[in-house]
Amino acid sequence: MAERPYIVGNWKMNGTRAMLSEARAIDRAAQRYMKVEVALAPPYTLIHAVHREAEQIGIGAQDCHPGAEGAHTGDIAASMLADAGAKFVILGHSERRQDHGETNKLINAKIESALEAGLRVILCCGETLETRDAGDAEDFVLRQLKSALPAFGDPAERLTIAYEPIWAIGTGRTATAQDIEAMHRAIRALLDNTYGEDVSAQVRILYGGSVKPENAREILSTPEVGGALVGGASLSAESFLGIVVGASEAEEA
Ligand SMILES: O=C[C@H](O)COP(=O)(O)O
Repeated sequence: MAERPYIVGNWKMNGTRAMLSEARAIDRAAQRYMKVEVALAPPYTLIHAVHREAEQIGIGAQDCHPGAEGAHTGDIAASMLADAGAKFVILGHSERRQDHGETNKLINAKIESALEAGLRVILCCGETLETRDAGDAEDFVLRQLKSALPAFGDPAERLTIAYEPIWAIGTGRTATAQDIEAMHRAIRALLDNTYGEDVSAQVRILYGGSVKPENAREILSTPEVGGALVGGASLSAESFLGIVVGASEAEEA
C-alpha cells in the first residue's frame, strides 16, 4: 500500500503575498507530523515564493496547459511549473471542468504533459448531485477516469486520484463514510484492472469535499482513503493543521 496519508491544500483563486505567513506556519508545523505527507497548491503567482519558504511540504499547481511551450496567451506549461518549484499539479478539478469546459480528452493530454515534465499528478473526478441521485455516480466517475487516465506503466507513484463529489465541495456537506469507501473501492478496482495490482497499490486515492478538522479523522480512517484534497479549510494554517493532526491520528490508530 502506498506510503503516508497525503494531505493537499488547494488554495484555488485565493492568496496574495500576505498569505505567505500561513504557508510558512504550515510548513514549520508539518515537520512535527512526519507520518503525514503535506502539500500546498497555491495560485501560480505564489508558487515560487511558497517554494522558497518551504522546507518540508511539497508545492504544486492547480492546472497546466497540455503543450510544452508556444503562443498560448495566459497559459502555463508543466515545465514552467517545475521551473518555479512545483512538484505536482492538480488536473481535472470540477471547477476547471465547469468554468473552462475541460474534457477528459484534454485532461488526459495535460496529464501526459505534466508527467513528461517530471511532475506528480493529482487527477480529480466526481459526480454532481443529480448523477448521484439518479444512481449513476459510480459509472460516471469510472467513465471520467477511464477517459483521462494516462497509459503508463512506469511512474505509478507519480499519480494520485482525488474523488470529490461536486455537491460536497465548499458546501459543508460531506459524503458518508460508506459512500466514500464504496467509491474508493470502485476506483481501486479500476486501477487494479488498468495497471495491475502492484502498480495500483502505489496510487493513493484522496477524498475531497468539505474536509475540516472536525471530520478529518473519521474520513481519513475510512478504508481506501489515502488522504484529502482540501479547499476552504487549507486557507488558514490553524484549520489545515487540524486536518493534518486528524490524518496523523488516523494513521496511528
Ligand atoms: O480541491 C479541493 C476541493 O474542491 C474541496 O474544496 P472544499 O474543501 O472547500 O470543499
